[in-house]
Amino acid sequence: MACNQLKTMNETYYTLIFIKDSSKILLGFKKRGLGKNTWNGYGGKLQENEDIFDCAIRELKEESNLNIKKDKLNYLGVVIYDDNRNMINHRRIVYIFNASSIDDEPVETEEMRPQWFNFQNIPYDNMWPDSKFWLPLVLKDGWLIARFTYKGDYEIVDYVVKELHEAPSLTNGIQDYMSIKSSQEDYEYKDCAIYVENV
Ligand SMILES: Nc1nc2c([nH]c(=O)n2[C@H]2C[C@H](O)[C@@H](COP(=O)(O)OP(=O)(O)OP(=O)(O)O)O2)c(=O)[nH]1
Repeated sequence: MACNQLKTMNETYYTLIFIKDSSKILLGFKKRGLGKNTWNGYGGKLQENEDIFDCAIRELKEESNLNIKKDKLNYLGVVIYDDNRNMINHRRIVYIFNASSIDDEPVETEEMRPQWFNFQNIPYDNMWPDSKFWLPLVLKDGWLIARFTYKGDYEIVDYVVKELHEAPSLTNGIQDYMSIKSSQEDYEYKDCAIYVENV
């Protein structure tokens, strides 16, 4: 399906943050809810009247007890998930961050069990299947825009991942991101970027 043919029925906004240093990344093992029993960064739903930076700070605190200041957050881009299950189109728009310089150690909470992983040892086989396509960009502080269409919980039927030269604008409508094409000059991408449609 071409990306401009997607119909939006229902959109939910999330943040997702990855804490890292030069060789290790912090992941949490999700103990309940969406993505249960898989590793992921820390994050959750944007609340009413909350900006994405405050949401990222709040979710990190709730799920790991780590504190982070706004000026330590690197906004890297957006990953969009379309899910056409049961004929209902649902879109999750996830704002991606990374950050380093964390002084404290994370704690286990009701939602997440923390663990540090070497960059060479990331448990991609036990993460959402899309993670392996774009997490390498997060490890190297790359800016990105990506979109995945899922059929059911685990099957990716269409995706595009692009590395950008700068962070995607937060003020542009999300529809701008939906129309990304390899030929689009606004989002000129680097050689190492991945571009696949209709897989
Ligand atoms: N890597 C990856 N992350 C995803 C996918 N889908 C998806 O929602 N996420 C992220 C976005 C959020 O950070 C997180 C899900 O958030 P959540 O459901 O736990 O949100 P929440 O904490 O507000 O939920 P709750 O309190 O209402 O249970 O997972 C996906 O397909 N791949």
